[in-house]
Amino acid sequence: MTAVLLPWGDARAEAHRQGGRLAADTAVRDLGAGPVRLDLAGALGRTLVGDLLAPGAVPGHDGAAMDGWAVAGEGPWVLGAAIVAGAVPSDERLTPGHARPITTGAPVPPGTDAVVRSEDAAVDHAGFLVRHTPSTRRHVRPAGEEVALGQVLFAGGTVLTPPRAALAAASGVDDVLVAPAPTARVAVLGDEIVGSGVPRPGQVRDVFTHTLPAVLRSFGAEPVATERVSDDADHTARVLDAARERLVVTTGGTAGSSTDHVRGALDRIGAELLVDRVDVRPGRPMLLARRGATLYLCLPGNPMAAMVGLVLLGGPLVAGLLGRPLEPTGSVRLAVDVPNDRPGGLVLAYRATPDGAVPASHQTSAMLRGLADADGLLVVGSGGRVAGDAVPPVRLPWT
Ligand SMILES: Nc1nc2c(c(=O)[nH]1)N[C@H]1C(S)=C(S)[C@@H](COP(=O)(O)OP(=O)(O)OC[C@H]3O[C@@H](n4cnc5c(N)ncnc54)[C@H](O)[C@@H]3O)O[C@H]1N2
Ligand code: MOO
Repeated sequence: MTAVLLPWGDARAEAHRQGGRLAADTAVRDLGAGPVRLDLAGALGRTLVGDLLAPGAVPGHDGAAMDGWAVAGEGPWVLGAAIVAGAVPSDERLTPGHARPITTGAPVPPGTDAVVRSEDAAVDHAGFLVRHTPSTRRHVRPAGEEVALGQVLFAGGTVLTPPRAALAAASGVDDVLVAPAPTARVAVLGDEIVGSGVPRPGQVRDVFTHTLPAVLRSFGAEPVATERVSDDADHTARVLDAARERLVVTTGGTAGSSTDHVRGALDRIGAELLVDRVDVRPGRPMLLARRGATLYLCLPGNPMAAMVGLVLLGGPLVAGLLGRPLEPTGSVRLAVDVPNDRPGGLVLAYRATPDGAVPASHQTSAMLRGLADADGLLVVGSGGRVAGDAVPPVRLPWT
């Protein structure tokens, strides 16, 4: 069923849901687009499929947290042989009144009450270890303190960031199962669009071909092709029909003029319209459709409107395709009054200041300057909001 003029929050959730639905479809898995196993380095930035369990405890042994001496009982202590990091843990018990030099990370012998730091004790002239600075700390890291054997390290849907990959390695993980990067195609529509140089009057320089694939990549998709499409109904339908990617993003041609062919083309190829416009400005005419194993996100041609649409729906859609959760929006405080006397949400690029969010200048649907220096997007509901009000921000993927 087509959802018409969805509120922006619902539209985000719907895009995320549709991404997840497509990824879970067996028809998609049959295309060979199932999960892949990669080593930790290759899996950085990818999304885990299924929970990742700890194959080993972290730390794996009771170890010294400081360089110094493992001691048992009270000093002065009789000194034994040194233990260095990498030593195989020994069963030999440390008995009260005895100490062994030890380095950070090395396994403490059974019977150890504490590790005395090297700066807190010294060996006296008779060869005994004597503490000169009192301390109540044990300086021993117990086995499994951070991670227990078999514990869920990370739930499925988690992005493998460098610290997560580092923790996985600490636990003994070598490779992980990750979601395939959904393939994406970008189709830039419009006869007036030129690909290079300063456009002559009447023409418009293309702002999407060199930017949208990178944004899609930052969401976790794999852009495989970008093409230009003329304002022609047949050409538009042919391009949409031939696409075999998980996601097709189009720009332009979403409105109702004689040169706007996206709706007609979606209809002609038998795509199901899922979202028919979103109740925000800019970006209102955007569409979401599906045919088979392909989702179509059709963005308006106006530069800021398209970027807003890509951030609002494209990010959640790709997150859904990857099995990631929908990113929460949070809240940001307005530093100034922001009127909105029209129905629907007003999306604004803003600068973060110590006093709160301030809408950027130069931001109409057709402009880019406001967005170019923005710290994020925020949405002001119909009726407007006043300084001090909290409004939902949406993160920009490139900040
Ligand atoms: N009668 C109405 N007209 C319009 C409505 C409406 O409701 N009724 N909606 C307006 C809104 S809102 C938007 S947004 C635009 C959406 O238009 P389209 O998606 O059909 O986009 P185009 O007409 O193809 O282009 C609009 C504008 O953007 C420029 N453009 C397009 N592609 C690029 C590109 N690759 N690089 C740079 N600039 C691009 C294009 O030249 C136009 O100036 O419709 C309103 N009209
Ligand atoms: O949706 Mo349009 O972007 O308001 O100009």
